[in-house]
Amino acid sequence: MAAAPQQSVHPSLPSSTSTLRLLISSSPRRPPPPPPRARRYNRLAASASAAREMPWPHVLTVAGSDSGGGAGIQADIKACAALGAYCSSVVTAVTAQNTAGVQGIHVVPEEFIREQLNSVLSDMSVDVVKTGMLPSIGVVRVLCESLKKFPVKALVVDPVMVSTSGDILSESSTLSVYRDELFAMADIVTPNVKEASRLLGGVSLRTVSDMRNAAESIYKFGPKHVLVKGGDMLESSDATDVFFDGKEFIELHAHRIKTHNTHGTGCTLASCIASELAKGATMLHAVQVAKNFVESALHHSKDLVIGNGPQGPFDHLFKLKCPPYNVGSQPSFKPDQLFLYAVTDSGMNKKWGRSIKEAVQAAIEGGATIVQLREKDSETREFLEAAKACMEICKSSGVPLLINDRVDIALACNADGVHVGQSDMSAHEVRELLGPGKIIGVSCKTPAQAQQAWNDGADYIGCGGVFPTSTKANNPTLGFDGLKTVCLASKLPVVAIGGINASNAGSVMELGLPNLKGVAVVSALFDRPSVVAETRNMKSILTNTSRT
Ligand SMILES: Nc1ncnc2c1ncn2[C@@H]1O[C@H](COP(=O)(O)OP(=O)(O)O)[C@@H](O)[C@H]1O
Ligand SMILES: Cc1ncc(COP(=O)(O)O)c(N)n1
Ligand SMILES: [Mg+2]
Repeated sequence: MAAAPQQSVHPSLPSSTSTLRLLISSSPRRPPPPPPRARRYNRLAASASAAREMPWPHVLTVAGSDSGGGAGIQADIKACAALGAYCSSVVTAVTAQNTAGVQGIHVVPEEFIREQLNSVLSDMSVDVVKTGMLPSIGVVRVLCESLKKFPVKALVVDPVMVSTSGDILSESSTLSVYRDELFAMADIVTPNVKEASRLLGGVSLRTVSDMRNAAESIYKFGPKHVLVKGGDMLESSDATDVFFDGKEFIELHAHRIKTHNTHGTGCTLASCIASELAKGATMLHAVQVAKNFVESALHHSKDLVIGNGPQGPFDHLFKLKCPPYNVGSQPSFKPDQLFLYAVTDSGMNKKWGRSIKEAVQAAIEGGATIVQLREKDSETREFLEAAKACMEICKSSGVPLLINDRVDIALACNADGVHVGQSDMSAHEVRELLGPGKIIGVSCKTPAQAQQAWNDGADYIGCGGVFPTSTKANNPTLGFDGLKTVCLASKLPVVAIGGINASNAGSVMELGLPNLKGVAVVSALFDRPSVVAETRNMKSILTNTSRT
């Protein structure tokens, strides 16, 4: 356990700050002329800005330094940089810290924290202030005063109190000023479960329902939003956070990444929220982007090793290492998107003289909620071009686009996911390649296959053929009984497939299986003269069945 925070100055620094000021003020006032290269860049920049103003979202972090580089100011700067925001910093404390824990803390004198705040806020246009380690009551008060003097668009308060390693980062006396003064100014407060418990006088938080109650109680201290983070609920297989805006509770789920590299997740999450708010996002969207970012960063860093302690840092700039297509930032998969799943077929498109793009366009116009390109005999280059064109259509209408089997095509066109069969690459391997932000579906005929799909990290399963079908050779028909058996055994949402058309789709949905979210259709949409009309008809059948 680290010593209680102490205020001190390193002995090698000049004994009084006035000596240091003297040193600074005796240096030449006039800046040296810029070197020729810099001048050239300035000219270019000046002519560019005349044509187009480039806003740079600006986050000011008021937090402690982590010598190990994983949390605190260092995490904040990296997180903001990764999301394209500028990050200025007011250092409240310097910690001697590594992957084993916190070995020492020097608190920066309050007056000097005030001076740093003044320097930044009086000169630069800060959009959002994000707070981390505020070691004492005095520091919290200095911050509140500066914020009243220099108001900003939003305030994100991460009430850092104890590090994950168990070291005290803020005196317990700060609890009262947090609650009574800072929270009322905050747009969002982001305690982890331990911090939420301390803020509420030690209540125990074990379940998501406890987290909801805690969010509601903390909301009463005055922030506009509360996010209670569940990263430390280690027994849960999901990393679930609870968001509360005063009216509604929203549970945010992520896969719990199996890794020791979680040092700095809280600092990073709050800085990502601040960056998105600085860009103009709504609070819920900012929180969703931030959560996806942490999940992706942990996924990409799960096997990295740095230091010998139990809690390593992770790579905020993982995107620099992976090709742009490997990075998922879209909100995660929603099972209801399986409702009307259109699966294209190259043979049928040829027969009716349509391009893949025209077929997809028509299915979306008719109301398809997700599209899969199943092009078994297209040339790779031609298929990729078509897939890119389809991606544009799907993106603009908010409909996810999946690619059947071809992970390479999905990566190259940044598709939303991949659907694999039992003889294709395993969902586990596909997940390794695509990362956590993408959708993965697996065709399953048996409970064992459905279980394997869950183990492999798939998002949904396709189950069939429910009826006899001509689009797949040697495909045994499962019938309603087979579909029921698989649905009941599956932990994942299911879409039914195989011979489904306008006359039998209703009966499939009427089975009333809770995780059967929709039907996947090939011939009944695409082996017809009008794809739009058939899709529209199918949509109204499904909508009417699910209403009854
Ligand atoms: N192993 C993990 N896998 C996925 N997300 C995680 C994991 N650990 C933490 N998170 C997420 O990181 C964010 C920070 O949460 P948490 O670690 O609880 O905060 P703190 O770092 O303040 O203790 C939350 O969104 C949480 O759900
Ligand atoms: C300077 C500083 N600020 C914040 C944290 C909390 O980070 P975490 O809870 O992820 O260990 C930390 N360890 N050090
Ligand atoms: Mg953490």
